[in-house]
Amino acid sequence: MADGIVNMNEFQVLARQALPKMYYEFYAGGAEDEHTLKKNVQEFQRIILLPRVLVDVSSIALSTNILGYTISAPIMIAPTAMHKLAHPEGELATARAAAACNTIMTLSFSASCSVEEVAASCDAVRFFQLYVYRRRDIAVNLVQRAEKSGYKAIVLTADTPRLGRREADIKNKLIVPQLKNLEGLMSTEVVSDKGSKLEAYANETMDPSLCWRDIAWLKSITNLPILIKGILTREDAIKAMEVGAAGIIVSNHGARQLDYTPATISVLEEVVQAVGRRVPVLLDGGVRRGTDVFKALALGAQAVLVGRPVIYGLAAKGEEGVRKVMQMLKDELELTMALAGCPSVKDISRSHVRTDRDRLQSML
Ligand SMILES: Cc1cc2nc3c(=O)[nH]c(=O)nc-3n(C[C@H](O)[C@H](O)[C@H](O)COP(=O)(O)O)c2cc1C
Ligand SMILES: CCCCCCC(=O)C(=O)O
Repeated sequence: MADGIVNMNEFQVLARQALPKMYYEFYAGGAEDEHTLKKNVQEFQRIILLPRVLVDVSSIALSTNILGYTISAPIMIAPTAMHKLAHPEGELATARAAAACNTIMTLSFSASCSVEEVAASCDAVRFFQLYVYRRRDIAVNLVQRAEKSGYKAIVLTADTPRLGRREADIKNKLIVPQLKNLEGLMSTEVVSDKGSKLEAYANETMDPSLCWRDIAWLKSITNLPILIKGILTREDAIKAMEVGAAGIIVSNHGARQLDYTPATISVLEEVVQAVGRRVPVLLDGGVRRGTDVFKALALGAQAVLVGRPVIYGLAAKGEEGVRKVMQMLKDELELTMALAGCPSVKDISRSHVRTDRDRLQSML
């Protein structure tokens, strides 16, 4: 690569150099001991690939279809808050990169650009991620604005009745700029000078009573399909289908909420089996390599989403950095598929990977 960057991890180093400590640690950090943060990456590394040889791989097809939208590869952009802390162009740069890469961008509720600004800036397929506040009128307002602005799905984040305890943010007294989507609806200014202002703000506003029954309410205010993000168990996957979710995102919020939850890749198969192909299952958390994408697909995910890699690309080089991060993951996936004997994403199967559970079962 022209600028000498050869993998995603090198973007993290550049991001660290580019950003003030408070912002870098907000983006990179996880909850409490950061046990799950490490596990999200390490559990991918424990999965072994089982390639097939003498397969015609002269042409590799990466494209796939998510909820009826064809994208160039099964790698989407996860919702992450406040991109203007990483780069002055914020989510507008990210959205342009998503369009250039022909992938789906999920815009965060807590973005630093509004749903309308992002919609006007590019023609990428966009999903809108929703937090539900005690003030339900805010959800109604945002969902309706997203629908009107051409977003194609609502991603309801279900793992945040309160904010996880992120100790770096507490020490740094993390600030909260005015969240653009809430301008004119609610001030996001926090007066307290103790600890993380984001934590204080989130805990004042999030509705901790949100529960499965409320999905009926959410469906009553939108015609868009609803994906539920933050599922980690078979039980919750079944409940999500019972309430009519159009898709499930296996996620532990990038290990920023409850520490000691499982690495997402380690529970993916359980969720996929419970869902039984009725709705798409997506995964995020710790995806840093094309081989990780391949492993997630082999265990039944229809696509993955990436959070921090996009922010690191954005912080390092703006729109170009996000494009490069996405392109590197695609190139790595393409090479992995060629070397594993899979000419298309449909050819990636369970028999192309060996997990710890497989090893244990083979010993019984
Ligand atoms: C800095 C940061 C901000 C995030 N903001 C949001 C958010 O606003 N809404 C949300 O649902 N998830 C949010 N997430 C979680 C991501 O959507 C995603 O689950 C996670 O980043 C995936 O893990 P990865 O960063 O290892 O790829 C955030 C994650 C990070 C790192
Ligand atoms: C709506 C205020 C809370 C934003 C939390 C952003 C987030 O999900 C994360 O930092 O993680």
